[in-house]
This record gives sequence, C-alpha cells and structure tokens, in this order.
Amino acid sequence: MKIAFIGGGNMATAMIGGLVQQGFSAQAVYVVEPAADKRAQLQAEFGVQTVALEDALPESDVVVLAVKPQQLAEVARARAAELAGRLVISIAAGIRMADLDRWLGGAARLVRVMPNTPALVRAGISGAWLGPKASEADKAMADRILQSTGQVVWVAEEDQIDAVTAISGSGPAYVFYFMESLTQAGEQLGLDAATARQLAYATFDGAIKLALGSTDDAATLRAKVTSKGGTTAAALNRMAELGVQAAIQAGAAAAQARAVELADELGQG
Ligand SMILES: NC(=O)C1=CN([C@@H]2O[C@H](COP(=O)(O)OP(=O)(O)OC[C@H]3O[C@@H](n4cnc5c(N)ncnc54)[C@H](OP(=O)(O)O)[C@@H]3O)[C@@H](O)[C@H]2O)C=CC1
Ligand SMILES: O=C(O)[C@@H]1CCC=N1
Repeated sequence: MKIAFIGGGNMATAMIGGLVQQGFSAQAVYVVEPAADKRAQLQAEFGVQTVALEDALPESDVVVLAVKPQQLAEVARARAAELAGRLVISIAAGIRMADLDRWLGGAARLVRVMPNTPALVRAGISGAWLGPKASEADKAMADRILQSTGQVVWVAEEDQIDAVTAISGSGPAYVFYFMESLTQAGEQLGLDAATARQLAYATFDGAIKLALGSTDDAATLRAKVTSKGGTTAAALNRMAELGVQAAIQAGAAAAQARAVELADELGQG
C-alpha cells in the first residue's frame, strides 16, 4: 500500500513516525511539503520520499490531507484533478466533508479523521467517519493505516468528529499543560527543576498505567488516594473551589465550538 501526505507538518510527522515504526515501508510513503527544511528532516528521520509543491502527486492508494484547515480549500481545489477517484483522508479540524467534497469536485472517496500526536509513538487514538462515497474496502484500508498509529474509533455521525477533536485531538495539549503545571508547582514548593519534572512525569506515567490496568473507574482510583482529612483532600478541595473540573470541561467545549466555527468560516470558500 502506498500513502501520500499533502502537508508535512506536526501531525503528518507524527503519523509517519508511527507508520514507519510499525514496519510500514518508508519507500511507500510520499510527502508533499513546501518547506525544504521540513522535507529534508522527514527524509533524514524516516527515509520517506518527499515531493515539492510544483511536482505531480505520486501514485498512491491513499492520500492524507494534512494541511492547516485554513489551507485546505486552496490545496483541494489545486489538486482536485489528481485526487479524483482516490481514497482521501482529511485530518483537518472542523472542515466538513460536504465542503471538502465540493472543493474536490465531488470525485474523491472521503474519510474524515481526527488523529492525535501520540501517533508518533504508536499510542495515538483517532476518531474516524466514513463519508457516503467511500466503500467498506476504503474503511478497511483507512482503519489499517490508523491502527498502525494507535487505536481507532469509528463514529456514526460526522459532527461527533468535533467532539473527538475536543477530547483526544487537542487532548494531549491539556495533559502536557497539567504536567507542566505540576512540574512548576514542585519547583514553587522548593524542589529543583529536574526532580520536580521527574516526580510529575513519573506520576502521570504511573497513574495512567494503574488506571488502564484497573477495573476501577477514575473516580474510585482518586478516592483510594484521598485519605479522610489528609493532604490529597486538601489539594482537591482547593482545586474544586477554584473550579478546575469546570474549567477542563469548559475548555473542551471551547475546542468543539472552535471546530464548528472553523467549519462555518472556512466552509464558505
Ligand atoms: N497538530 C495536531 O496535534 C493535530 C492536527 N490536526 C490537523 O492536522 C492538520 C495539520 O496540522 P499540523 O500538522 O499541526 O499543522 P502544520 O502547520 O504543522 O502542518 C501543515 C503543513 O502543510 C504545509 N503546507 C502548506 N501549504 C501546502 C500545500 N499547498 N501543499 C502541501 N503542504 C502544504 C505547511 O507549510 P507552511 O507551514 O509553510 O504553510 C505545513 O508544513 C490541520 O488541519 C490540523 O487541524 C489534527 C489532529 C491533531
Ligand atoms: O489545535 C488544533 O486546531 C489541532 C486540531 C487538534 C489538535 N490540534
């Protein structure tokens, strides 16, 4: 199977890294990317083939559109003839399939996907929605590609992809924010930076492993750390007073709203 990526930025790099690590032949991956330095880095790091903008799109079984949402209309229109009849996966946040289909002239078989950057270490999770013009064979091919970067969840309705974006697409950034904040707290409490980082990162790692290996839900695991009248209760009570849980939920809702806004703004084009 040959895959072409249009756009060789952060998310394409993460997906390519996962694919190559899983044993996917780098010789069968092509990346169209305008920046010469990014092309050189992708070649050096993963051994993939790179293509400049002015070149024709190489033959491939699947094309992944991995440009920014703001760039997608222009790129899709410019490549419409080359993409006709192909299986095309769009990973752009927000952009609705009906708009992409129109920009592409209606002749591509589309799948809309929301991956995340842990794909780089094959620990990603993607939400995927099969467009009406794509077949079960297309679904199987898209699933095979995405499975090599981590887990895949197929959703029944297209707008659920915006909820996936708010939880797992943007989610790694929320987790890194929490890691960053806990590390800073350690430093504020008198630990040196390296020790604070080690403690915070290992705590995330351990808590995730414990949660994934347990039949207890997160609330129960939290309760098992929280001794009555103890230190954890003091921390969680203060976080509750400051509205941390509400802030996380409001943040995720803002991400979903931004996806809808991007679709409304950019879908006009
Ligand atoms: N980053 C993430 O965690 C996630 C991103 N996504 C989605 O993935 C897509 C890419 O995001 P991300 O990788 O972060 O963005 P990046 O800006 O890192 O990557 C996009 C790349 O496409 C290049 N590009 C611009 N125009 C063209 C063109 N005509 N042909 C080929 N390549 C072009 C850009 O170059 P230049 O910078 O010079 O414009 C850039 O290198 C977005 O639609 C985003 O919504 C989805 C899930 C997670
Ligand atoms: O921030 C963004 O818009 C993209 C989509 C999900 C993660 N990054």
